[in-house]
Amino acid sequence: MTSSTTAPAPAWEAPLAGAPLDATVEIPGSKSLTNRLLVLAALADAPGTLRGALRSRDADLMIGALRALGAGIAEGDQPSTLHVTPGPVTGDTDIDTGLAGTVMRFLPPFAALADGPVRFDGDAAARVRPMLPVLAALHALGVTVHGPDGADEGELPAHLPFTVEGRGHVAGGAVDVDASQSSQFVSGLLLAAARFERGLTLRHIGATLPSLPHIEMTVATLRDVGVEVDDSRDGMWHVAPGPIAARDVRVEPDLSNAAPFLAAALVAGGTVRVPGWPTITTQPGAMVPELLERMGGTYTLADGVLSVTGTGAVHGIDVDLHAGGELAPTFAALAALADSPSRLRGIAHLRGHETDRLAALAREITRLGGQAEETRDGLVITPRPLRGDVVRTYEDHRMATSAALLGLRVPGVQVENVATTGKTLPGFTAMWQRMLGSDA
Ligand SMILES: O=C(O)C1=C[C@@H](OP(=O)(O)O)[C@@H](O)[C@H](O)C1
Ligand SMILES: C=C(OP(=O)(O)O)C(=O)O
Repeated sequence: MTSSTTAPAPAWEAPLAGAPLDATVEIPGSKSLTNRLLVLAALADAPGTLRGALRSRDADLMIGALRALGAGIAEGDQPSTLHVTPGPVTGDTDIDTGLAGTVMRFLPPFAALADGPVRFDGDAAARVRPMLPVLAALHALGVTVHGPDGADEGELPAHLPFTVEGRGHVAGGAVDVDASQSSQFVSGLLLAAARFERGLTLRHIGATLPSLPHIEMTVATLRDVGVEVDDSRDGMWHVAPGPIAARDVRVEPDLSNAAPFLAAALVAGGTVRVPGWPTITTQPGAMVPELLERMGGTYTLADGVLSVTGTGAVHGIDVDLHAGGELAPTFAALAALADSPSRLRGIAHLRGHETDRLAALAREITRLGGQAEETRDGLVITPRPLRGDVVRTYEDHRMATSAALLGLRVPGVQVENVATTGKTLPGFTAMWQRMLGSDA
């Protein structure tokens, strides 16, 4: 830990939209795909390459962690090209997870394959994110996991920091996991499971399961590298043991990061285009065009370019976002600018995201004069005239991008710590200004 007397950077003044938009926005690679493909490349049986990979805090934390665990990762002719050389999984190392759910949840099962202890820690805000289900699953599979002192035998850590005692091999077998707080518990276990001696049969035992597309993404990326996965029964997955093939693969753009830009077309009017939009994808951002259409926009997909057009009119929506909870901050901002009330449902698990997003969204929309109330599993947002103020972002990249969306229409919105967008989208403010036709 370092102490610093540096003054915080001044809040970023979110630009107002002066005119209808006419912009094409190139969106960098998907965080979720980049970090899965890096993990699988590091476990593969030969060197492989990612092209169009995301370079952001979360991706770079994954790169650093995989290097610490023995993989060679080198940049190619550009930073988004990454050559990955797998190696024996090495322990006696420290992993900085930052605030990245994909790092803190995907790597403990990987670390169980290491030849020594792997110590995990992250940001202060990461130390409250739920971890127990994935650690309990490892424990049930015979892996030793303990808190930082190693003292509390018998009591598994529920949060960072913790240590996974790698023994070089994991027997595997069957395990029950309550993934109602995060799909990442399932994905992390499945990603490493082909390297377990008996593979893995994982059964979800919770009442709800968020982010199913992200689990389907895990299954699809595993099958793409030759791993046999049976997902024919709801809430159950079987990964057969076997080799992981090396690939040369292009990463799709991050459709969830495209969401605030596309939503801007509804708020400001005009058209925003995103090239490289996949026709088939497991990314939950695939639902963005239809949701924007329900809120008053129109869209077309031609030659891989998604175009969203709006008039400035935004209608309220009643939507269950459990499959794509990471989209909620964008839709909450749209809802606050709409001409009728909205209800966002199915997203109780957002309380364990970068921050308690339900509380944060309700608080910040209210700060601007809006009306937003938390429900058991979401938000009810009733549009009111908004006024400018400093919007707090709570280390949450998507709080920052949703505040930018509000600022397109509300004069005087200032975004505290906008640099937090670097978690998945460094350069966000410049991209946003360019979308508005200004380089400032
Ligand atoms: O596996 C992934 O890449 C992700 C899964 C989701 O997590 P939760 O299931 O915890 O919402 C999503 O919100 C997160 O941004 C990325
Ligand atoms: C929930 C998110 O991130 P993480 O991968 O850290 O869980 C997100 O990006 O919206």
